[in-house]
Amino acid sequence: GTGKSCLLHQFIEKRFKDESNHTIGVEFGSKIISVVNKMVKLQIWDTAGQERFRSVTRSYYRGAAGALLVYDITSRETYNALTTWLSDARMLASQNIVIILCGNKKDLDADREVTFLEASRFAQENELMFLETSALTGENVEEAFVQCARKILNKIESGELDPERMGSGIQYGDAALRQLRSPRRAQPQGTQECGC
Ligand SMILES: Nc1nc2c(ncn2[C@@H]2O[C@H](COP(=O)(O)OP(=O)(O)OP(=O)(O)O)[C@@H](O)[C@H]2O)c(=O)[nH]1
Repeated sequence: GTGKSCLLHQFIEKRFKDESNHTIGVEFGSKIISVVNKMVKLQIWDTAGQERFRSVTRSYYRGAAGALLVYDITSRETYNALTTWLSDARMLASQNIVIILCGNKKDLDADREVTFLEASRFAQENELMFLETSALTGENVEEAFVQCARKILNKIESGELDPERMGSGIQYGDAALRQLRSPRRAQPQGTQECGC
């Protein structure tokens, strides 16, 4: 109930999902965005947060290049559970997985149970990027997904992440993009590479 489905819906549809029920197993969404002059297609798995789906959702970590780890700023319980979710992600996904910590329901500041500072420290200690988001107002929602994609691209460019490795979670839309890792060449203005 931290708002994962609503975040995905806000990112893709640009509006709040009014009636959101608990996710059964896993749902899927995708969107093409432009990141540092490249068109990138994000394929996003929205996993159920309920314990009873744990065994199903755990199988989706493998092969993920990035993840949004979402807690609810009005629920300390969801914040306390982050350690477990994080260790699952680190254990089951690729070592290089990019994780963005999202403190969702930022619009409910009056009911806040977790301070920004506290969560920032947690993020720093665990080498996560951190944002507070609101799937209701849309604040920082696009930023969370774009930051994740940008960090993945950076890792490819620096050689830290090899897209050709099995299970990297990345696929080139165009074979020419295999040169992504070589030093950047000047691009003619107005051209865009496709990373779908
Ligand atoms: N005020 C507020 N409510 C939100 C926000 N995001 C989600 N909600 C509400 O929180 C509840 C749970 O949202 P979901 O998106 O279904 O949560 P989830 O994390 O996908 O839940 P599971 O699938 O069970 O893991 C719903 O009643 C939403 O309307 C937000 O940013 N602000």
